[in-house]
Amino acid sequence: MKIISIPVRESWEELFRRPTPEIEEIEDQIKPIFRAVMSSGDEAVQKYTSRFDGVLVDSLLCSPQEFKDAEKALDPELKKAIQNAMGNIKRFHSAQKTTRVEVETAPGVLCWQEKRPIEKVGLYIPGGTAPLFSTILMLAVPAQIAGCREIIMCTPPNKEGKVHPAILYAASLCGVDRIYKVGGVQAVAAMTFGTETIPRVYKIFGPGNQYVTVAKQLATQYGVAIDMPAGPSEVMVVADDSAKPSFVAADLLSQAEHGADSQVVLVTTSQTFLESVREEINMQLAELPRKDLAQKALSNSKLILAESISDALDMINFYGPEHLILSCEDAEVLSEKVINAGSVFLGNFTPESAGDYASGTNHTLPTNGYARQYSGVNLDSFMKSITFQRISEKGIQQIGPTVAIMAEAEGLQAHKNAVTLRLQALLSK
Ligand SMILES: NC(=O)c1ccc[n+]([C@@H]2O[C@H](COP(=O)([O-])OP(=O)(O)OC[C@H]3O[C@@H](n4cnc5c(N)ncnc54)[C@H](O)[C@@H]3O)[C@@H](O)[C@H]2O)c1
Ligand SMILES: N[C@H](CO)Cc1c[nH]c[nH+]1
Ligand SMILES: [Zn+2]
Repeated sequence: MKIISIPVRESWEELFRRPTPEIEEIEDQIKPIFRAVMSSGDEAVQKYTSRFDGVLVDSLLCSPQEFKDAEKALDPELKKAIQNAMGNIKRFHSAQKTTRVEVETAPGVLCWQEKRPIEKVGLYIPGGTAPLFSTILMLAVPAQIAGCREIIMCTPPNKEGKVHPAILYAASLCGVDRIYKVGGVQAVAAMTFGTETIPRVYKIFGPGNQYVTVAKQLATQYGVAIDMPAGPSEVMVVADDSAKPSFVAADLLSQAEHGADSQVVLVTTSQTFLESVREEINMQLAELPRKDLAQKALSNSKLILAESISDALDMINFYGPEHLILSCEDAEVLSEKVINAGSVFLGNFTPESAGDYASGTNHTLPTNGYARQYSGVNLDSFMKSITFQRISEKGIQQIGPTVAIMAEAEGLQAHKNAVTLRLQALLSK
């Protein structure tokens, strides 16, 4: 991990560059997959599954028997943990329901807004390097609360052409029974165009590696909406001497172990603390089963000594981390000034892992600086707002002249007529 001491602002652009390749580079690799799935459907899906996942599956759709087997195979303790996590996620996302907004903007002019679920949604569950069954809870729970009518799921098959039992169990717990054994770009393309087996959806959700993330962005060119670019995981920790080096090192490693293209950053105002975290990282890293992946991620990562906490805050808002941990005095005060971050964790006993699994917040979050303009997944991600209005006779007399004058000024006579004809009708009553 590189140590950077008091970096000057002119160097921040370079300092906080993510390790992801240029989007055009990946697009060139994935466009042929999109074209093939668009024209050859399931056949292309199978071909790319064989190429990238090294397996041919008998049936793309998981069978009821596979769900039953998973239910039997899964450790009861894990089942209980999944249920507990689901309860908290349900509680937090149910509380996000908003009531209808209704305003009489002028006498007789009533406007209101109501939400409706997106009817068909596709959930992507990553499975390349680990079967992320926790992501099912993060996506299927709010989709169910929102009332989405058709919820399908895609996830890469393992080397035996199977889906991990915890994925099947979590899905059935959330009421999702259509899981397709397909991952990566081919899964995103299949949900974009539809194939003989996999239905086309209106919006695709879920995190994934850089191929999945760019594929989702490409899907938007074909009329499909996406939640946001949720690519390789990141965490920024801002800590002072009140933090515990071993906790901070574990938090940094927790996101580094996701994959070689993850990025983790520590910003601290204390040189001694920085050194202690570095030592802890080396100690804890040696014990990790995924140390190779974590080590690669650490080579993209930084330990930064900041001149002041105010500089650290500027770094947060410049970088826009997916996850931000504030392990410092006055974390609450600092958090109020955070503008760009996906999800914020305050205090020494709030590990980011808690949000990944079970505290209740959503772990599907914007990466690569997209926290500047996107929110993480929440209940609203599965809904659309529709506005309504009813204008009374009194109301049209109130706003009619305003509309007529503006329409005339835009040179749109028919717009003006739609109002003036009604005003005349009222006058001749
Ligand atoms: N931002 C978030 O909210 C969030 C949440 C969870 C996980 N993540 C991230 O999700 C990612 C999961 O990645 P993963 O790889 O384990 O699983 P994945 O399911 O995203 O990707 C695996 C698929 O990638 C495809 N693939 C592999 N090499 C390819 C190539 N050269 N060309 C085209 N396609 C290729 C394969 O089809 C494979 O099925 C990690 O980077 C993790 O950090 C992000
Ligand atoms: N940290 C990931 C989001 O970037 C989510 C996750 C799933 N499992 C463990 N972690
Ligand atoms: Zn994680």
